[in-house]
Amino acid sequence: MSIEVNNLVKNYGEQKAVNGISFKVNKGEIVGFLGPNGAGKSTTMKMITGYLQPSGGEALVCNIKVNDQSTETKQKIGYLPESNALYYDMYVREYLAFIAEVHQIENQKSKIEHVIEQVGLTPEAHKKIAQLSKGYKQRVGLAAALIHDPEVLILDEPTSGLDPNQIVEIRNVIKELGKNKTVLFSSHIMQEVQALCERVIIINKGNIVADDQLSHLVKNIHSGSVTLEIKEEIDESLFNQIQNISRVNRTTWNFKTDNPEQLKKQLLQICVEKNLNILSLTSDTNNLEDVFRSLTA
Ligand SMILES: Nc1ncnc2c1ncn2[C@@H]1O[C@H](COP(=O)(O)OP(=O)(O)OP(=O)(O)O)[C@@H](O)[C@H]1O
Repeated sequence: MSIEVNNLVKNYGEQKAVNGISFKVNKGEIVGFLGPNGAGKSTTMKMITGYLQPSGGEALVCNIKVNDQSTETKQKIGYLPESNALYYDMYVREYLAFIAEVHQIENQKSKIEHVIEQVGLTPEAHKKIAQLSKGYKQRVGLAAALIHDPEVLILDEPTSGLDPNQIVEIRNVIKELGKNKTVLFSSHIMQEVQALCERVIIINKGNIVADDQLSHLVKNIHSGSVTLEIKEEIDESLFNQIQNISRVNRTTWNFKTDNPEQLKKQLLQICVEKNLNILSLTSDTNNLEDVFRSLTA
């Protein structure tokens, strides 16, 4: 198991920022860690990377307990914190050499060139960090997280604050990295998770509210409801083949369904067969944001 979190708790004074959460990430998975602002994403990631001591529970990386043997787990983890703190006065290669030295890496020169290439930093690699755009600063952060060739990458909102082009490019870099590494990345954008991974863990107010394959959540996305308004007052038994019906008023009916379009056809057929006058027949389909909102409201 690449990442294992067991009943992890973090209290800041009276506030429970992380409320006893558990999840696992398998080797080679890219998993999105999703939640609204203040949900506890960064706090959880800091505990997994050993930068913050849990108030309870434990985190394991590559089957090693993080809080007991932080140095050992730090070799296994590449971490891009939310506030990607860089030394702005340093040149890109100078900074990466400094990070490589911290990790006591051998063959530093070739490793630095390799990560520069890996994150698409080559055209800007001759500059001082202060001169780089936000997207390229983020690439420096990614390169620094990668230089010791960790098995696990923990990326805290890696595309936050970037323009749409840079977002797509950084996502592509992450996708590429995910081919050889386990990646846990945080975001508060459902579409971001959809673009990058198959599995999503959603956290809200310190609790996990979903841990599922995206395809299962997407199934819910296509569900929704159909509303039928007819002139005549009829009995519910007319719809006896259909489930999840609620009567809105005397002549209006609402149906929850996995397939609104199919149900509309079925209702149309019933109404035609029974000579009923349809005043309106409308459907609402949930979208990704609805699913996220329903889980985190
Ligand atoms: N050092 C701290 N001291 C006190 N409270 C903190 C501290 N760090 C975080 N918190 C609180 O813990 C809760 C979780 O914060 P955290 O930063 O983990 O959320 P997040 O999901 O990463 O949010 P965002 O998407 O805004 O970055 C928040 O209510 C936050 O105010």
